[in-house]
Amino acid sequence: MPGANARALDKAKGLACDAIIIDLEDAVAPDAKEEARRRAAETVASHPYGTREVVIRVNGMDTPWYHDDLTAAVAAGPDAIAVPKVGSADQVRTIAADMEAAGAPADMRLWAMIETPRAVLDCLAIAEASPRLAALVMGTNDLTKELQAQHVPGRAPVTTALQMCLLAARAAGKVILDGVYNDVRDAEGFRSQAEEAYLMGFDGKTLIHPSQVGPANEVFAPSQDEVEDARGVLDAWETGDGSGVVTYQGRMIENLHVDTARRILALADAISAAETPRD
Ligand SMILES: CC(C)(COP(=O)(O)OP(=O)(O)OC[C@H]1O[C@@H](n2cnc3c(N)ncnc32)[C@H](O)[C@@H]1OP(=O)(O)O)[C@@H](O)C(=O)NCCC(=O)NCCSC(=O)C[C@H](O)C(=O)O
Ligand SMILES: [Mg+2]
Repeated sequence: MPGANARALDKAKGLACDAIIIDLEDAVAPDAKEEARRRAAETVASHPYGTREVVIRVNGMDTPWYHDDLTAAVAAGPDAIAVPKVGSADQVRTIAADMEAAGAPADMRLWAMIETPRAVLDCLAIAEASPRLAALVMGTNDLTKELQAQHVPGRAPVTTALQMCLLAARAAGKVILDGVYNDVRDAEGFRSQAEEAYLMGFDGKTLIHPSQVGPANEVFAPSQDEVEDARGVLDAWETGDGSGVVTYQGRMIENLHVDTARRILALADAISAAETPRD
């Protein structure tokens, strides 16, 4: 949400999202930058979002606001700082050093937005550049603009880029979040794009409006059927003959399927833990 939007900052206290990203970049007009920075820092420092992860998106490294944003953001103590338009591994190392110099504790993470052709092509190096870097976030609006492409259902113009970044994130063991869906009144289009991202393997989707939170949770959380299937797979494996392969409901189950079942059950457990009242 825009750092300058007091109503949205307040409303976010009641949203069932996993993370809150307070934006100082493109959602804030140049003459509101300083006010947004002050408001974001004050809000974060007062810890109003309970167990949700709190992230401040600063302005890009090539802007006059970057250093003051980063200093104020680090001092406010969010879980992570998101930096837009990260273009190279060297830039990631510079940002990590800037965070260090601003006094960031070791567990304050860095989220890098991937939203230029150069960043997509260098995504693995970016993902591996610093232990502070925890997540990649696709900036599909900027990427579409830079490619001189169009926003179309199914996102064919950016699918290669999305998949390259997913490969990089998985190879580097980092979280990766899909970009935003701009039409906040198009519930069907949103759901379809969220499902597409889920099927590709994204860990989640960045959102711009409260109406997108519920549908995103439904798409990315394991369904009851998936949870029951995962339990069945695990049970078949544990009661099997230890030969390395069993069948469950006619399907071949090997070690790798058991890993997937465990991941689904861990995710379901984490979601039910998060659903027990958030403050
Ligand atoms: C897109 C919006 C400008 C729409 O705003 P609006 O028309 O005011 O929405 P509603 O009237 O439907 O709002 C209903 C209520 O919900 C609150 N609200 C709206 N948005 C948010 C939000 N993001 N977080 C929390 N609460 C929100 C309103 O205050 C209303 O509350 P109430 O008064 O109680 O009724 C607007 O949604 C918006 O500004 N969204 C966020 C924009 C933003 O943050 N952009 C930056 C991220 S996008 C990005 O990163 C792109 C990337 O860089 C790329 O390249 O792709
Ligand atoms: Mg962008």
